[in-house]
Amino acid sequence: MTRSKAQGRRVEAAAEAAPTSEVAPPAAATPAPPKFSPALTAIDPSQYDSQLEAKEQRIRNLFAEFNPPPLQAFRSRPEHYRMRAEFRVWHEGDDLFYIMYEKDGEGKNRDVRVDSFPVASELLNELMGLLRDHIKASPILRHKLGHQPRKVSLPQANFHTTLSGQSMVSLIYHKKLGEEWKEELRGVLAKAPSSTATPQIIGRSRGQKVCVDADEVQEVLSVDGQQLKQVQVEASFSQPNGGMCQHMLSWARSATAGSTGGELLELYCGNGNFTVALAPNFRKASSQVSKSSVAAAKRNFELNGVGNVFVARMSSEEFTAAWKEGRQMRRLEGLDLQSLSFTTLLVDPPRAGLDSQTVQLLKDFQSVVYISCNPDTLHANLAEVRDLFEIKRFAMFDQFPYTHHVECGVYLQRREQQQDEQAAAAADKQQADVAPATNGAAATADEGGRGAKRKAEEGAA
Ligand SMILES: C[S@@+](CC[C@H](N)C(=O)[O-])C[C@H]1O[C@@H](n2cnc3c(N)ncnc32)[C@H](O)[C@@H]1O
Repeated sequence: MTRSKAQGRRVEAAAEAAPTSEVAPPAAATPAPPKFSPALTAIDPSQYDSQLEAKEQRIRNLFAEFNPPPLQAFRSRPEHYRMRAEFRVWHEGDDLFYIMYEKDGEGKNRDVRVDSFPVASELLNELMGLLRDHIKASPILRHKLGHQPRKVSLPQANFHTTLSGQSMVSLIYHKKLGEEWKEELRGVLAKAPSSTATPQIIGRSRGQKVCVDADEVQEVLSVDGQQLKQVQVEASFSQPNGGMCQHMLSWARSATAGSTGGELLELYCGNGNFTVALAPNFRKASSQVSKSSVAAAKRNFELNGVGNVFVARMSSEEFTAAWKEGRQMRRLEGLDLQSLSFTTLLVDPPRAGLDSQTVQLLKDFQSVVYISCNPDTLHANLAEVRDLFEIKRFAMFDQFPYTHHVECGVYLQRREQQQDEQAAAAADKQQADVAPATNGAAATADEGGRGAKRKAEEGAA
C-alpha cells in the first residue's frame, strides 16, 4: 500500500532519534479494515506500514469528537521489538519445544509450535534455542517442566530481556525443585557461549521459588540523550516494547516540560518508569505503587539520583479515597496530604481504564498525562471530563505491532487554566502598552501578575 503525504513521516523506533510525525486532522472516511497478522509467529514485516496506518486512522476517528491536535504516531521496530515472551512447553517423545496459543487465518484458536519468535528481541530468540536444547538433553531439567494437561494454557517458560543486554527466564515445574536442579542449571549456564550474557534463571513450582542467582535484570533506557537505569523484577510489570517505552517517556517529558515548580501525583506507577523520567520536571512528585513494585520503584529512584519523590504503597482506589476524604492513612508513611498542592496527575492504568472515583479525582487537577493501553477505556474516561479539559497533546505509540492493541497518550489541560493564562497574557500586554518606556515597571507588573495568579491557584488547591 502506498502512503499518502498527508499521513506524513514517521520515525523508526530503531533509530530512536527525534520523535514523530504529525499526521493530518481526522479524516471523515471509514477506515479500511486493519491488516493484522493472525499470528505473531508468522508476521510479515512488509505489512508493518499498512497495519500502522489502519491503527492511526482508527485512533483519529475514535477521538475526533474531542477535537484533539494532530496525532503524533510513534513507529515501532517492525521486528524484534518485544522484550518479553511467554510460552508453554510441550514434550513429545524425546522432543521438547515451545508452543503458544493463537488464532489462525480463519480466526480459529490453535496451538502453534514456536521455534523462533520474530517479534521478540534477538537475545530472547537466542535464549529460547539455547535453553530448549540444554533442557532437552538434561533429564533433571526436563522432568515435569511445564507438566500440565494440554488444556491448561498457563505459560511455563517466561523470557524477559532488556535493551541493555540482560536476560531472565522463569521455568514453571510440577515437582519440588532441589539443589540438584540448581546445580544442573549452573553447569548449563557455564557452557553458554560468551556472546550471550548469562541469564538469570528462576524455577517455580507450587509454593516454591528458586533463584539460581537473582530474580531481576537492569534495563538502561535512553531518553533524550540521558541514560535511565531501571531494575525490572521477575513477574512484575515492565513495558513490553523497550524502544517504544523510550518514546513514551520522552513524549511525556516534553508534554510536562513547562510544569517546573508544580507537584506531580502519579497513580499506577509500577516500577517508577515514568516517575524517574518526569521527576526533574517537578518540584515534588508522589507515586502510588502496588505492593509488588514498591521495592523496585524505590530502588529505581535511588539508582537515578531522584530525590524529590515520595512513594505510597496503596491501590489507586485507596489513594483516591484518602485524598478525597483528607484521611491520613498508615501507608502514607507520614506524608501529609494537606501539605501537597498537586498540579499535574499522571495515570497509566491497566486495560480497564480509570474507575469512577479516580475520574472524579482527575477533575481536581490543572493538567493530566494519561497513558493508556486501551483506546476504548481512554475514550470513555475522556468523555466524562471533556467539558473541563482540552487535549493539548495527542500521541499513539505502536507498542504492539500486528495486533489490534494500541498505546495512546494524551496531555490534558484544564480549560479555565487556559482562559486564565490568556487573560494574564492580555493583562500583561495591556500593562506593557500603557507604559512602553518603563521596562522595569512592566517587568515588575508581569512578575506581580503571575505571582498573584499562582497564589490564587495555590489557594484554590
Ligand atoms: C500499565 S502498568 C503501568 C506501570 C508503569 N507506569 C510503567 O510504565 O511501567 C499498570 C500498573 O498499575 C498497577 N495496578 C494495577 N491495578 C492497580 C490499582 N488498582 N492500583 C494501583 N496500581 C495498580 C499494575 O501492577 C501495574 O504496575
